Amino acid sequence: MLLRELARRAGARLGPAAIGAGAVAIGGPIGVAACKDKDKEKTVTPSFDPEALERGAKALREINASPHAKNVIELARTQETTKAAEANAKAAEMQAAAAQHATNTEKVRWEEQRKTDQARAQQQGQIKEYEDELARKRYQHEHESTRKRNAEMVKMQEEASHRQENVRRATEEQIQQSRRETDRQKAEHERELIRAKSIAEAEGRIAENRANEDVIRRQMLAKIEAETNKAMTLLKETLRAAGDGVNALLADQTKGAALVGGLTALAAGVYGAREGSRMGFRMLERYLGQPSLVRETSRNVWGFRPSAPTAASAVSSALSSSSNGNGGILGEVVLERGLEARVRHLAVSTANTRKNNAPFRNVMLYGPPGTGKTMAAKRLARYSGLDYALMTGGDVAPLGADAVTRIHELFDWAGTSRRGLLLFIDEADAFLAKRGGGVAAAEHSTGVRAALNALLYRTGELSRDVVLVIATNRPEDLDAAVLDRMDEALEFGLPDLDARTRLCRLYFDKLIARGEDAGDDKPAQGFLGALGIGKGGKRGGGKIGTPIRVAPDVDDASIVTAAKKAEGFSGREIAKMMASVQGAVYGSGDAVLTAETFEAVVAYKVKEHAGRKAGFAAGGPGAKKR
Ligand SMILES: Nc1ncnc2c1ncn2[C@@H]1O[C@H](COP(=O)(O)OP(=O)(O)OP(=O)(O)O)[C@@H](O)[C@H]1O
Repeated sequence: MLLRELARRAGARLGPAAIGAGAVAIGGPIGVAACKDKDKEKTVTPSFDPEALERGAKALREINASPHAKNVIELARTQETTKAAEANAKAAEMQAAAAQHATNTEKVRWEEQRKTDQARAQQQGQIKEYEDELARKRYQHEHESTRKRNAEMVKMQEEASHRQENVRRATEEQIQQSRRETDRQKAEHERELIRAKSIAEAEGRIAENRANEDVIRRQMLAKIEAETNKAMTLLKETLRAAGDGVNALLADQTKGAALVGGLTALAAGVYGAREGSRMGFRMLERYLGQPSLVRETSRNVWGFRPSAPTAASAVSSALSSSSNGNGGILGEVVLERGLEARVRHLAVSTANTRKNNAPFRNVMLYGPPGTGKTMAAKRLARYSGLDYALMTGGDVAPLGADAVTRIHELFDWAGTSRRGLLLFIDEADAFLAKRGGGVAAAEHSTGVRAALNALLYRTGELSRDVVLVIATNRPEDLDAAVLDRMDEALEFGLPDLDARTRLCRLYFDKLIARGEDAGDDKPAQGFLGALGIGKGGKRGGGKIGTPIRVAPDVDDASIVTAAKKAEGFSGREIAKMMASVQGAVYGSGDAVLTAETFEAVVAYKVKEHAGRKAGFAAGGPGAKKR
């Protein structure tokens, strides 16, 4: 082994040839094997070269023969040891480097790991965020779909319930309709029965009244004639007796007594004749004359009625008339279009009812004061060819216990009208108010209650003689039985802008352009009233006065502006506003209407109206009309 090591080192100094030779020399086959190992791939030539071995052996011999062989070996060993120490130091160095390298590698790996972890954490965070986002979107989507589904469900449910409701309504409507139809047929049947009964009764009553009327009239006239004849006979007798008496007196003083007797008989005859005729007229008038409750009527004792149109002409004029002209059903009554049509229709149907001799329908007109209820009722009577009579509910209470008699007297009188009579009761609530408990009942005197009962009794059945038209500002106060007797109810509200404009134009033309007397809206009394002749002496309107000159700056636009400002005014207030304009013009002396005067009066009236309204609102005096 040692030899081999020496050979290797000697070889390194002596060259490969010497080592080879030494190796061959020492090891023989071992050297061959070593050569074989080194050049595994090389093919060992089968030819053996002994020269190298010889040289090796020679070199060994020289070494052995050298006195420094030992030193050489020692040196070699020292070198070997140094090299081993160096190798160890190198190995330690290498190990330290390797440890450093391992540390660095570990550091890098850790850093890499940290970065990787960070990146992974970031990635996971992003993934989480993304997942959150997705989850949120999914949730929103689900929520939206749920909401939509719910909404659809609700819609479907609603539609289903609507369908059910419609079906229910339709069924209900059908039931109601069939019920109404049954009720209508029943009512129709009952009405037919009542109508037949009342027609028979009414005919009997009318015939009796008319027969009585003629008989009584004849009786009265006969009585008057008899009384007059008696008085004339008495007068003649007395005159004859007086003549005889004078003659006898002249011949015979004792016959003075006969003269005194004759004169006394003459006085008695004259007085008797006068009282007899007075009594006859009084009885005649009591039967045929106007009852005390009637304030205004188109009837008169002698049966004369001014220009009452026939039912047929009333109908044709109603259908052809314009509402604003003086003709037609409504004449000067200006109403809202819808109400106008209803009143016109009512007049036509009343006229037809009269023409066909059918029972009349009773009507209630209600609404604020001064909206044309009385005017409309009169026009209704006039154009349906009926007589009319106007009474006021407020006149009943003062009559006390006499009220019942007066009511019966009124209806008896109304029943004698040949044309049929429209009985208009204004301020109906004053005596037709509720009979039940409460303040109204306490206010009701026994007389008024009895009068109400009498009226209910007289109007309990359908009538072909009397149309009852009542007007009130407070329909809610009327007795239920009175309301039950009303077949139609028309509300006369405050005029709208269109009606106000027409009212302003009407009264402007009437009171300013034509300068008519503003007059008074209270009905004319007595005989003149019965003829429809008012205070001014002109039928149906005021007297023509001094015409007013209208300045060019007062035009239709001024009237329209006034109508706009007059919001909340009644027809009466508008008429009075124009009357005030007229008054202001006459007051100025020159009878010229300027825009300034017109606007000032309108502004004043608007302010006055607002003040009055504020007073009503505050519950001040006059808060209620009645
Ligand atoms: N609709 C109207 N068309 C024309 N003039 C009217 C109208 N309403 C009221 N007037 C005027 O007002 C006056 C009063 O009208 P009317 O007597 O008809 O009213 P009303 O409703 O019966 O009032 P009240 O309830 O106070 O008795 C009439 O004379 C007329 O000058």
